[in-house]
Amino acid sequence: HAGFDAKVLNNQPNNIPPEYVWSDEDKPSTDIKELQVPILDISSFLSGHDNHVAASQASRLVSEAAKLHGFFLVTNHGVHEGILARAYKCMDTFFDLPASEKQKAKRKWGELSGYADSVAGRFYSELPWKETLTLRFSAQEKLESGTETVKDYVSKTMGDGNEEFGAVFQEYSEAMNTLSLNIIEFLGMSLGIERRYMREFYQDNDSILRLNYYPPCKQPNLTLGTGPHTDPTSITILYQDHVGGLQVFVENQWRSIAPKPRSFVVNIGDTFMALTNGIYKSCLHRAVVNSERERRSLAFFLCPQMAKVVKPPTELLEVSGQRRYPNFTWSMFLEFTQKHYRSDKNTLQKFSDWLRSREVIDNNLTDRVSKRE
Ligand SMILES: C=C1C[C@]23C[C@@]1(O)CC[C@H]2[C@]1(C)CCC[C@@](C)(C(=O)O)[C@H]1[C@@H]3C(=O)O
Ligand SMILES: O=C(O)CCC(=O)C(=O)O
Ligand SMILES: [Fe+2]
Repeated sequence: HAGFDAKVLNNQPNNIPPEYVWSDEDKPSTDIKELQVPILDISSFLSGHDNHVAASQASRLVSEAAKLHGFFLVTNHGVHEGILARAYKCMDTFFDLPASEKQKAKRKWGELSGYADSVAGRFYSELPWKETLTLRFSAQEKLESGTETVKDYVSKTMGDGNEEFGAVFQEYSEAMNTLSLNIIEFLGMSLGIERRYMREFYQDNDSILRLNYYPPCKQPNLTLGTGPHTDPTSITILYQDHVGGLQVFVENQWRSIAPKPRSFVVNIGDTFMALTNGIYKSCLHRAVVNSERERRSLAFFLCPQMAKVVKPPTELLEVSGQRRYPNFTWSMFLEFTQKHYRSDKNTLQKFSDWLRSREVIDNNLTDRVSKRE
């Protein structure tokens, strides 16, 4: 296929291709209100300098938001502006490359890493108006052997002349790793569990950095940059540029989250919702596009080690009642999103059903085998 080239599509005389047109229910609405989300000044909290009232006030506000829609902002995060500026510069250089160059890093079916245009060959209708580059970051490999998975992947798939690109996104991922472990520690404390529990659960994480590039679209009200979904991952740290476009579905209506320079948007994902037995919510969100300006966002998805079993700690079971989700490993859930199901608003429920159906099949198989013996 010719691949997705928004410049070509925007210059066609008539409408954008039908496969990019979303259902009337999902089309963006023009009258949309902003959602005010709490702002967490994470450094003063972690350094313990501020008094406990401020910390508990921040903790209460964030905890309320996490129980309602799972979105909040983080400021004073310790990520230097320089690395953000270099990341955006490298992102723009990459997405400005000719399609033939970008296709060198093309994502393989069933895998997550690599370049994907919206015609990623996975879906054939309601396509997102975006191009993405996804890079795997392993904190465990960095900790245990100093391996720089982002840098190595870039030099392996994008070849020479991309040293700066690999170095920038290796450094950016490491900054995101540090910040996400600080945030997850804060969330653990706001849930009243032992302070180190969450940091230790995610210390050896196997996470995902995704670069989202949304070209302008001449009919922005017919399509979406990223469709309605909950993130299957644990927590997402998103930097959105000044253009804006992120929307969250709260109390039955779409609300916008306005860009705030030098702050990150953080949201809870499905895996962390399961880990907290549903106390903190993973919520529906999407990204809209516009006809004038390109929009770029950087999303870091914190994920546990592949084989680690996701089940709530006992302290949380006491306060949240019976189990809401079966035990699962992140690798199974990730495989589900990459090979069996397009993440949308029901991913975790569909995954739970799929798991149970597999258990039934496995049990039948073992029964039949044991009967034969
Ligand atoms: C584990 C993941 C799958 C998606 C990337 C992510 O790292 C977290 C968000 C997921 C996604 C963005 C949700 C909307 C649908 C999707 C297909 C997309 O628009 O890219 C999802 C990603 C995926 O590649 O499956
Ligand atoms: O680009 C955005 O604002 C949101 C992207 C997103 O939700 C995602 O990549 O999971
Ligand atoms: Fe998302």
